[in-house]
Amino acid sequence: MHDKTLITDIEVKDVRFPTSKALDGSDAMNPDPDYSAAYVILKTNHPEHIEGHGLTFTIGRGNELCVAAIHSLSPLILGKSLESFTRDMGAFWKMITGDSQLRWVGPEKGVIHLATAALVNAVWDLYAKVEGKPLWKLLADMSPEELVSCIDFTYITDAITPQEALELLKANESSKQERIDNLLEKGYPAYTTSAGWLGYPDDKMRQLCKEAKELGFKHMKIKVGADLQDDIRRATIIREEIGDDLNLMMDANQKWDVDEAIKDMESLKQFNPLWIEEPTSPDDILGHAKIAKAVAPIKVATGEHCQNRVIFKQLMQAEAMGICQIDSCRVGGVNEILAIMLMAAKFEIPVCPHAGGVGLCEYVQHLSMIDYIAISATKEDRIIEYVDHLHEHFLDPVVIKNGAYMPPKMPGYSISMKRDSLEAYSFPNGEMWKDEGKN
Ligand SMILES: C[C@H](O)[C@@H](O)[C@@H](O)[C@H](O)C(=O)O
Ligand SMILES: [Mg+2]
Repeated sequence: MHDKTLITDIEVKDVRFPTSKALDGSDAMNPDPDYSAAYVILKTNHPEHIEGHGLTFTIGRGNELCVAAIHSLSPLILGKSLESFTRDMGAFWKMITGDSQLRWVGPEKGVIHLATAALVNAVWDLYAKVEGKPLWKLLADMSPEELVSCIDFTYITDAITPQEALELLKANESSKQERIDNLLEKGYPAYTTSAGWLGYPDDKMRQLCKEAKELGFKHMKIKVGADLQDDIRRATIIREEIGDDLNLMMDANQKWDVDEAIKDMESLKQFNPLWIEEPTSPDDILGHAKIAKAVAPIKVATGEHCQNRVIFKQLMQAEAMGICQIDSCRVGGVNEILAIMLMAAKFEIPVCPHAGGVGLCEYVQHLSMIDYIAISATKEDRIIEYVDHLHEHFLDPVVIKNGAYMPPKMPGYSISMKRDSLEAYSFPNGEMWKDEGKN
């Protein structure tokens, strides 16, 4: 038995995929994203050469800032043992977000928090691999007390106390196995964004809608917000393809001012969208509340750019968020996500993770699964985003069956990329970039 897994080295890579060439991932605010990852490998002295992998997602330029921030945080982890962290995961998270000098360039937001997520997620990946379990199972096997001890409740006790969190988890404890069995059999429902990227021509959109329907998806999301007449035209096409029975969601990617969002949604409500996502600035809590009131019963969805648990808390308290879109690496990794999902359960707000990026589908499936097993204990009105890009670069890519994510089986957080891909897409000197001159 190996009792001390020392983190002996930390490798950081700038990995970028040229998705902007085909306008994959394009939206009203981000017309030319190159899906990218600031990627971390924690090397260890484990006899089986187990490594912890983690990434944070960006859309190209600026990925180097996350890489630099990961280097700045690395001394907090290097040379320490995994067990010194897993003994008290809450204390570990407080330590990594609490370095006073680095905290100044946050706190708990922006580049430093994206970098925190990459490292924190890499530690969780390592933990799960050493335990020989997929992350969702590692979390599912924790007692309510152990799960609560992973969370830093600082700044959120006015919304949920550790005691309340414990009671909530305890209420679900005895029925956990039923939900695990249900997941193994049926998976967790997914929706697809892959047909609705803003830059796709109409015929491609129609074709992708047909394919998505055949694959069993019941929900599709389109991008809106650049031009109202164009939004109406594209929504008409999608409704022609998917009919009235399937669900449609809309994503404005922060394009509108508050009153503009309300006005444009007056015209778009004829398409019966389930939700409008990121209608305005992710920081505008009162603006979201005003929009939510005006567009009801259409829900307001947000979270992919929500910087930390404090903003999530306020969005929930202000009734500004109808759908909680956690992002696995925008906030500080698994620990903070657990805090947000517990608040969402208390406020009875469905968690529907954001996954439009590289690696995000691989990550968030674990989070929705633990939400279902231990936290909200329901799949009702909940659905995980799916985008059909870049899965071939992962060692344990997502498996979708009948429009549902099937639980990962391999140990870890499913985020390890293939070595060849890491090398080929390294920016700017990997094989796929070196001829481009620059991004
Ligand atoms: C630039 C990206 O593809 C975004 O458009 C994407 O993350 C999106 O907001 C989503 O909800 O998937
Ligand atoms: Mg979005």
